[in-house]
Amino acid sequence: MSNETIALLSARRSVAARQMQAPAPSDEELNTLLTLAARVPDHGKLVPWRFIVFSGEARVKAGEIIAAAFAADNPEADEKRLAAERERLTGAPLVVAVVSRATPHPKIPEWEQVLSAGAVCMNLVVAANAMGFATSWITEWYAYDRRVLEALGLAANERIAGFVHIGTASETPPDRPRPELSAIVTRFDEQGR
Ligand SMILES: Cc1cc2nc3c(=O)[nH]c(=O)nc-3n(C[C@H](O)[C@H](O)[C@H](O)COP(=O)(O)O)c2cc1C
Repeated sequence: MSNETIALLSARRSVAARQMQAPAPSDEELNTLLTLAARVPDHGKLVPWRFIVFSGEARVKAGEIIAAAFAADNPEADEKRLAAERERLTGAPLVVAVVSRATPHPKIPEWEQVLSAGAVCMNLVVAANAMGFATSWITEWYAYDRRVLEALGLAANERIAGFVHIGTASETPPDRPRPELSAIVTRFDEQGR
């Protein structure tokens, strides 16, 4: 691994969508990003994931779908709250939904297919940061709402692995605490313990 890659992985952190602005990746850059994101380990070569790209006014349309589901469940919600729901995908200039389409398979556990979708998300995040963009990998309640998912075009067996928000950082937040290795690492020893 090159020092540049180590430096990128050492410094990368999420930037909230509200801290992003234009420009988004160009169409050509987006093609590169999605090509790289799809370049992940995939047991059985099942390609158990796909992408949905949200840009421009389509982000507004998606926000209307999200707000409609929210309003149906929260009839008391005021206009300010509904506006916040409508703006769910408009903070960043580009949002890529990584859709997991894991299904039961005779040889490949579903768990491994889901993990592969997580790898897609992280590859997308790392590649976008390598291009100089900021990212935020989030889900939020609407990633689990079947009405919203259906309206966004997901089939019944499909789930959101992440909405990856991509843009240019208008501010860079400080890093967050990272786990101490001593809290998460043990060594299996030769006595089998
Ligand atoms: C699958 C997944 C879903 C997430 N969903 C949310 C979310 O809904 N809301 C949120 O505030 N953060 C969510 N996060 C966490 C954000 O990505 C968070 O900003 C991140 O942990 C920051 O770490 P980083 O700086 O290393 O990127 C999610 C993370 C993952 C991996």
